[in-house]
Amino acid sequence: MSKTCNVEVKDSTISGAGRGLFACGDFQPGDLVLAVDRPLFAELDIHRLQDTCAWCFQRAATDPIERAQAASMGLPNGFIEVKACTGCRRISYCSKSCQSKAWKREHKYECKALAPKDRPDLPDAVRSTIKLLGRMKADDGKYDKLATILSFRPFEGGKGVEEFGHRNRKLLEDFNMFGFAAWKYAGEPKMREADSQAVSKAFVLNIMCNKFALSSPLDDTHLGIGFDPMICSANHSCDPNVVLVFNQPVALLRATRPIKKGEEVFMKYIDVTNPFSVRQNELQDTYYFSCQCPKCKKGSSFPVDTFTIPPEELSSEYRTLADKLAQKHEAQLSRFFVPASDETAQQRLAALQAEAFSVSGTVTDVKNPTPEEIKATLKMCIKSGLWKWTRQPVPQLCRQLFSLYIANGDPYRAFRLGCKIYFEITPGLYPQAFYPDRLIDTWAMSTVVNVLCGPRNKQIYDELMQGGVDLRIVYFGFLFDVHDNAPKMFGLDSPFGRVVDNTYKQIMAGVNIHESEIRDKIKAVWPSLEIIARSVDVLSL
Ligand SMILES: C[S@@+](CC[C@H](N)C(=O)[O-])C[C@H]1O[C@@H](n2cnc3c(N)ncnc32)[C@H](O)[C@@H]1O
Repeated sequence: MSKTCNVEVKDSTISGAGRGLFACGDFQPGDLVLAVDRPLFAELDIHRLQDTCAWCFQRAATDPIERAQAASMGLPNGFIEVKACTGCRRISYCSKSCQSKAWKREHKYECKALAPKDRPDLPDAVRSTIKLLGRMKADDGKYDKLATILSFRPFEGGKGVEEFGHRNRKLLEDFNMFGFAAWKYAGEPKMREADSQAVSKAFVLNIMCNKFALSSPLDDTHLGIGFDPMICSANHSCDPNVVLVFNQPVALLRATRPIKKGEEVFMKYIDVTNPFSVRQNELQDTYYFSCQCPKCKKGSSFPVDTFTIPPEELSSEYRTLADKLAQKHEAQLSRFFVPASDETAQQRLAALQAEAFSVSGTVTDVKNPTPEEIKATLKMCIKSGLWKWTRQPVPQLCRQLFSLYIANGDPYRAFRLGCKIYFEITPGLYPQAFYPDRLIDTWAMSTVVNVLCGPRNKQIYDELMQGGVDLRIVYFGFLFDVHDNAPKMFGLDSPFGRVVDNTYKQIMAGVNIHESEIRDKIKAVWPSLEIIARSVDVLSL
């Protein structure tokens, strides 16, 4: 049993899940449950190698338009420059200081392996394993902190490999191949106390099964994967009580609900706003286990699973469509199973869900859908009468559409859709105003409104003003919302918090009325904004 002041590791309350993380004290929502200065390892996605510092994980906008936009808004990615290591030309850093820290700790073990020009970019699990082997060899192959990776499931000190292979033969062969490649690239290191090739294979297996996702809150970008023995001791629950925050490079677990001393601490490995069958399949596909959390034990009887009307009431138009889609998604139907009164109804629901989730990206049929494709899918969900706005994948589709409007330079559409998301969708999914997804969306809304306050959008600004909505006050509303709530999640000393705090300070330095007066004005304008949100017709935006 290992112990730090706030949490301890012992047998999980989920039968068959091995160890878990437990609270050693009471926590309130927003409390820090666990913090690590940097995960044991953190590895960038192949797509992020050229634009993100591999040590501090700050991303630089490399596209000139994105860079100019970011700089004009004072965002760090408009100013950060990353340069590739002159040795391998693959891994980038934003400063000499980051580069030298990375070199000492890990890059010296991979630089040569990555350097050959004709070598393709290596996958994240292979790169991290090369470095882990190097770090371990430097430590004379001792089973120290790095080797704790091997105590995790499914490897579990070697006990679990056979069982894993039994369930996933082909997958284990693939992981072993990656492990072998990493061992070769690492120069077949000799270790006094360990068979380094076997260790390499075990590292890959446990990295693939236990990694957590790293993302940047400022631009809502997926950065890569990480592993840390304390954080990864937390099991998954579809009704979690903490959330993982990556403050580049600090990693935190924050309570999202009250947690009592002795209670098990559960994080989420995947999006838990999805229905039961989607969650189960995603965990199986990406983490290779079947979720046994208390919520999943109760099956598909939660609001995230329910539809607005019973499937028997589906109109003939949507029955015909569902029957057509059942053919298109035949191979995927079982992933979208929802209980219904009869088999035909069940199949139709599964087919409509398969179509909707394929566009939202859960099934990768449609890559980078256009606004028109997203709207057509939203129309199917809403007009069929089955979905409400808070039932997935409708929220996810709305978020995708919102990002596309921003990327396509259409701030007015983004504003109206963003209002709907802010008032009608996200609070239903995440009740806490400080929840990361809400802060990220609200921050995006503040930047959208800031753009709308500019001279190029004067007509829109004037029209809204005539309707009683002063966009400058709305801007303060979103900015204050993020600034008030960021300390409970990211903290104002995080990369995200610093940008929010600097923006807040700069803006407040330029106004000559008292903050309380601005807050009164926000209170007065907010109901009108909510009316706008409730009248937005997303389908005809
Ligand atoms: C990051 S580790 C968590 C620590 C792990 N329990 C251990 O003892 O090594 C993830 C593994 O824990 C188990 N696990 C986590 N959450 C689970 C859940 N909700 N249901 C069943 N098993 C779970 C699975 O074996 C999974 O591969």
